[in-house]
Amino acid sequence: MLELLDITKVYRGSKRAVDGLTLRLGPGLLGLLGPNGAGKSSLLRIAATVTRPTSGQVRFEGADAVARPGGLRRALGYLPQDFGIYPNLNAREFLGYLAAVKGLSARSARTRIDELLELVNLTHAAKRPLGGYSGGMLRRVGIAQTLLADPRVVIVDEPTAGLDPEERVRFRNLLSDLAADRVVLLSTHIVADVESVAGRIAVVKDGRLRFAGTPDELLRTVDGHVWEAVVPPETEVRFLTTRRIRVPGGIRVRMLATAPPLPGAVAVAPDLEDAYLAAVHR
Ligand SMILES: Nc1ncnc2c1ncn2[C@@H]1O[C@H](COP(=O)(O)OP(=O)(O)OP(=O)(O)O)[C@@H](O)[C@H]1O
Repeated sequence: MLELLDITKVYRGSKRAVDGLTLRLGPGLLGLLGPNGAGKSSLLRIAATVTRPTSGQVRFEGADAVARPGGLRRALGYLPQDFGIYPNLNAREFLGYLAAVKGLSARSARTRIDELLELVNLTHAAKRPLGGYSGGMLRRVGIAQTLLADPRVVIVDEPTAGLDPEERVRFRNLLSDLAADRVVLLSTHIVADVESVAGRIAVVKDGRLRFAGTPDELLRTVDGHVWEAVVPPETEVRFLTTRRIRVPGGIRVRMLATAPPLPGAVAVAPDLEDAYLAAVHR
């Protein structure tokens, strides 16, 4: 439905932010995971038709969305990382303004805005100016605006930044519901954000795709390669360490290695964090 084909983005005077990346998205949630600077935001801006790729194609329902972005834009709800607001407007006014820009009639906008404020748990604060909102509340306004026109494609860039743990869970559930019959593309550097909700995961680093597949397939890439051992605190571990926990008698380190990395190391079941770190550092 939405295809990103061999996308490259080179900013003026800089390296390749995105380097020959291909992703095909159908209904469901694709979690785009990568460290800071991996090129996630650049790719999402291209998918949202805000930036043109240096080369490569964006196709939506078979049509060229770089040359003719209208079809994709009408179907799209996009939450950029640097989502801006008008501090003097309250949530209802702000969403009303955006709904008018999107061409919604005043009456359907009113109903939709009520539903969305409820959905993102802001009904109680709807009449307060946005300038007085917390970061998490603003994020929720951002999420509400992506859903104004009932989009078929939802693209959200690090949407859980600034949300507290309860809001994160709520938001994960919301996206998971939306993904039942929509294309949802979510970028994050937090594995837990996509762990239970993504049908597919793509890992990017230095603008390149390191992995694409289901969470189970990602897990299987490190099957039998995760080890734990308790070592004295000053021990230098030369293997990729995915966790260090202080325990009585030293530090329990969790390591990635194809064979037992230290005497006494025991093989443990991998989790998605191990598999993600392996994909990034491979
Ligand atoms: N407008 C721009 N002009 C020049 N370089 C840019 C621009 N936007 C991004 N970059 C560079 O491109 C690379 C990828 O950045 P991008 O923001 O796409 O990564 P990211 O994975 O979203 O990282 P983060 O999570 O930190 O936002 C970085 O080296 C960044 O400095």
